[in-house]
Amino acid sequence: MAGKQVQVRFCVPDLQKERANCSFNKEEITNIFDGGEHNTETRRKLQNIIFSDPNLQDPIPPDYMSHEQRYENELRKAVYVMKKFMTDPQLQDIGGGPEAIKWMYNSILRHAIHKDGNPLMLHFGMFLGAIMGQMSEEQQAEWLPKAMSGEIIGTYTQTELGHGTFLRGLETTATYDPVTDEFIIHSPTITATKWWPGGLGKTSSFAVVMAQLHIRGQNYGPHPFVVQLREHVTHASRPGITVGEIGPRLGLNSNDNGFLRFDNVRIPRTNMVMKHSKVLKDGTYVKPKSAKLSYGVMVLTRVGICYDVCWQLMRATTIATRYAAVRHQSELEVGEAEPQIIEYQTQQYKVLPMIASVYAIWFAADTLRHTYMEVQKNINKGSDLDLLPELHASSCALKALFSTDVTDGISVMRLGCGGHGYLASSNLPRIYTSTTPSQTYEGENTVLWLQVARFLIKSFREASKGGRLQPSVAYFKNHQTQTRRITDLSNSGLVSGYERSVLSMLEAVAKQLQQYSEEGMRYEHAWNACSVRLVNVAKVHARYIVCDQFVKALAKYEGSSGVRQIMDQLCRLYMIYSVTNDQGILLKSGALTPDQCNLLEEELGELLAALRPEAVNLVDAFDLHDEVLDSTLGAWDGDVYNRLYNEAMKSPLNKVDVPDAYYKYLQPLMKSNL
Ligand SMILES: CCCCCCCC/C=C\CCCCCCCCCCCCCC(=O)SCCNC(=O)CCNC(=O)[C@H](O)C(C)(C)COP(=O)(O)OP(=O)(O)OC[C@H]1O[C@@H](n2cnc3c(N)ncnc32)[C@H](O)[C@@H]1OP(=O)(O)O
Ligand SMILES: Cc1cc2nc3c(=O)[nH]c(=O)nc-3n(C[C@H](O)[C@H](O)[C@H](O)COP(=O)(O)OP(=O)(O)OC[C@H]3O[C@@H](n4cnc5c(N)ncnc54)[C@H](O)[C@@H]3O)c2cc1C
Repeated sequence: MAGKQVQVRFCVPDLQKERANCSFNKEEITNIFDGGEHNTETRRKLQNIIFSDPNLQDPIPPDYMSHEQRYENELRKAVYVMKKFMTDPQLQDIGGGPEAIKWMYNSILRHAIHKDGNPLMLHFGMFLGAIMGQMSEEQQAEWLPKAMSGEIIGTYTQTELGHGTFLRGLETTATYDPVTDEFIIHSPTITATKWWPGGLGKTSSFAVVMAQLHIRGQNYGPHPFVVQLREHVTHASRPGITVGEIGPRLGLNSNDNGFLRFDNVRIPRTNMVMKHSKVLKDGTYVKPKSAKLSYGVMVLTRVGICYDVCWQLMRATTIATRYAAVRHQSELEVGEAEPQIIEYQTQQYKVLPMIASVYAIWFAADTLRHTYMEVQKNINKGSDLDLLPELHASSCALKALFSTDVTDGISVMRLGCGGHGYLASSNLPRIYTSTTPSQTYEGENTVLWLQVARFLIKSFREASKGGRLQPSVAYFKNHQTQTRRITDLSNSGLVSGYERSVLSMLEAVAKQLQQYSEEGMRYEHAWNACSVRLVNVAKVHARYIVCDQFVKALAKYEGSSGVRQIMDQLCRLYMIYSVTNDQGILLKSGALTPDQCNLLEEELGELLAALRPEAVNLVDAFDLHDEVLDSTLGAWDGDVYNRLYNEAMKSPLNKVDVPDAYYKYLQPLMKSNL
């Protein structure tokens, strides 16, 4: 390789062996997840700059910091990165590239620098998202430069003590006063207290506040308003504002999630966020094209969460797979050397389907992102909003499916690392606690499934009338007259099996809804009485979308045959893993027979064996820097035992041989027993 320096990196012999024979071009896969070769190069340059900067190191492991120290340490790094990004010429040159770079940059910061939450996360995610997506052009001109420069820091405050899911039940009011041309923002009850928003407790000086819009005694429903919470320079909370932090959580404890109350706080009328709805000076309300457009920031964040959890799964699978290749335990044959635990089929069944899931999630998230962008383009052009229900249903479905799959997957990865997976230094506990809240925030998953079901039932009825169908349910048309049984077990056959099962489930639940209605039950109660079945069908439809898009993404893939082949195997594994997990459903709907299920289970075993030698190379291809993994078990070199030992040495309890607590408590007890 003339002119190119090949860097030789140390890794343990087990990993050397795994890496010696790779059947595909790893770099090509890395490029898929970065969105192209150029992006990979840029990400690596960014990583080199960020990870070699001493200002971004933690003075001690955050696990040994107090609550206040963690917050301060994270805020210090977040502000440093923000300034560095704006001023460092090196970063200016690299940054601002294609979208994918911003995504990767997000992931570097979110996963490597801000290990347990970032007080500026909501500023960059939802506050800026609200400015860019929900404000008129004049408003953007006023607010965007201030927010981008850090002159103001904001968050998104919607959830209240009393209501998170049911937005129409929010109690905070924004009452228009035409005399002063102002809104009065007020929390009338304790349950109206805003509760949860990230960065609200101590960091944000402004917030987008969702409040019920009242004009001349009429309630126009929840709308967003920008409210100043803290004074410039002193940062003291402003008159009429009570704000603070809500206390320790399961995870993400460096982010100051907060509470907020308003006592008749006046803001200018022009602080209403007015891209879609407006209030004129005389109090006239100008309706938006759709009342749901004010929920747009949530939709955007749901798309973001699909990618976010995918990165979390990449991290967890990398850690568990490398560990499975260096860990030796038990015997396959009596008296033989202990094998790598990845030789056990059950261990392969833990890691390989999760590696395949990373691809499945990525391709489906990408399609969702494109739908989002198309809808956004239409909104900006002022054209129709035909695709809005599709976007809402798909973003709810995929956010709910992926946040659940990934949370469960991370848990399996932790179990796959045995006891060491329970250690903080494996990083699996923190990856888990950073991921599991995604099942709750941005729409609690059960509630989102019910939104998907609502869309499915409507579409099912539309299909039976021969009406127009949105793209994700276009398949409803095909199956009105088809039998349920599939005859071929190819990928497209299995996708069709899912389609048929969804339709069979919908048919049954629609019948039950109808029957309850005929018996005199009100529709809402009939809906509630069928809601377990409704959630189930929504889940199967979501799985159908993901399988279908995995197959379609591969059909379009134009890379090398080696990568194509490995991705085909991963796609097949994902399909069979999904179908065998859902076999009760597919059998019940008549899409599959028991014999077909047996054939698929046999093929599953063969696929695990075929993919086993590629496992380490597959996770290497995610190209996650050791700083991003932050794990004793998952580092590139596989030097697990030295790393575990060295991390244990950092425990403050190990600073002295005998701790003070011994003299205070144990010694008196032990002496008295002498
Ligand atoms: C350019 C590239 C784009 C890429 C995108 C990337 C963006 C990156 C952005 C951010 C980066 C983030 C990176 C990820 C980081 C992850 C960390 C995140 C940090 C944590 C953030 C957490 C923040 C929060 O939690 S904020 C609070 C969120 N709260 C909720 O989600 C509340 C959930 N509740 C609801 O959504 C609703 O209340 C509801 C939908 C459950 C019910 O609403 P409703 O009562 O008003 O409605 P109905 O049930 O009566 O239905 C009426 C009708 O409306 C339709 N509908 C409802 N919602 C929508 C919608 N959003 N859009 C369109 N249509 C909607 C519904 O389907 C019904 O329709 P019908 O036709 O059937 O009548
Ligand atoms: C880490 C974290 C960060 C957050 N950040 C923010 C933020 O920045 N800004 C913000 O505004 N909010 C934020 N939230 C709040 C979050 O959006 C809400 O917690 C979430 O929307 C769920 O609402 P809830 O807590 O009221 O749950 P609830 O709605 O009370 O849910 C409780 C249970 O009731 C069930 N339930 C509720 N309604 C229905 C229904 N219609 N049908 C069937 N079952 C139902 C749910 O399924 C669930 O099992 C955050 C939350 C967390 C955990």
